[in-house]
Amino acid sequence: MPAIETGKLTKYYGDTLGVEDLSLTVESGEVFGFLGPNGAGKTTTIRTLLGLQAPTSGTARVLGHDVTDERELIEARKRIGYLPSDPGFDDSVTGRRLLDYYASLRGDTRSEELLERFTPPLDRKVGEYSRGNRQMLAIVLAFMHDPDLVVMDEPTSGLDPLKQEQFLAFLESERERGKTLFFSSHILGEVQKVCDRVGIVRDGRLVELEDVRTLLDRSGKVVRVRVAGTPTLGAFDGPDVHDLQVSGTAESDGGSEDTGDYGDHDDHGDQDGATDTTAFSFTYTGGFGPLLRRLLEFDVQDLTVEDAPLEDVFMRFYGASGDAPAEISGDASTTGTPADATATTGGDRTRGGGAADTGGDA
Ligand SMILES: Nc1ncnc2c1ncn2[C@@H]1O[C@H](COP(=O)(O)OP(=O)(O)OP(=O)(O)O)[C@@H](O)[C@H]1O
Repeated sequence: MPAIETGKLTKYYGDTLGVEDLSLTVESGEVFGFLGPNGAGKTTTIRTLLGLQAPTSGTARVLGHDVTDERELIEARKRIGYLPSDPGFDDSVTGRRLLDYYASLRGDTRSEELLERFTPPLDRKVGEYSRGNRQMLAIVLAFMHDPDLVVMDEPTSGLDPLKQEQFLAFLESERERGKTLFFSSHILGEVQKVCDRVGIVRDGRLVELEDVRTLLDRSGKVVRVRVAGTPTLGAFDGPDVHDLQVSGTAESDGGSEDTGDYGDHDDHGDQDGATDTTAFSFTYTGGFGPLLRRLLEFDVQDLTVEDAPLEDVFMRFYGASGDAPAEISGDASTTGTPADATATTGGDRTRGGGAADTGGDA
């Protein structure tokens, strides 16, 4: 039985679209990341899934229970934890009072252990809490009854980087315990780290549903290579090469001098033992064989090949340049390669600047 199953789930607030025709299944034991820009419909989906607001149309079942059926919902909630984006606590009571209250409602099998990891000042009034302490208290409250499914709305917001890391490590350990975790996020690094699959919403619609590994494969590899000599850009250009850039020339000692049959070559090696080298970077979306054959044509001094940042994929879905969702969807589902999508981004974004561009990496 899936942990979460929605069918054409739609929620309008009057005339305002919250989310429309959202159909997705999250399997039991899965860690699912739910991503999208501001106002995309993430909170709407989460609140509807938890029965906190009624859908306009469509269906939603959580742990097998229909969320529009009050009695079923009561059953489901015993096994669900919820971490809201902005926990609306009664500010006049202490953290400990809240803890006791939640324990009386749903039970408490592990708050002690959780409080060793997450350390809100329990004896102070919640109204005096910092944002991070509020979030830590909310984490403890969401997990203390050891639910099978935990739904979290931007759970790391407000946490400092160290606590974010601890929280992500905690999610990993929860996954190992077989829990199902569904969380919304803007932070691509954390999604890449802990999620099995991601759904991306935009303008109230699901525009992508994919496992993280496939997304990374589709986004290609970033190749950074330094070769002896000064070949031109054309030396690396090709249909599977995107965002090709010369990222610098330098002199190095004792490189091979025998590199002179390609590109513009300006070899000082014979005179002073140093050889000009040129560094190129590009995103590569073809097979490894052709790449290796191409590289063998050069005297390679240094080489790194790594996954392209997820940021690049997400920028396409987030549509910073106003791409139409349908077009994006078509790219993704019909070609299964990043080639055409990367081509649409052109060469105007510098590799390595992606994380800073999106503010995405924690
Ligand atoms: N209670 C509400 N009344 C009216 N419109 C709402 C309400 N809640 C959300 N919306 C609208 O629904 C759309 C989706 O909002 P939602 O809060 O679900 O987005 P989100 O993806 O969670 O955004 P963020 O990342 O900023 O939290 C937005 O246009 C928002 O203005």
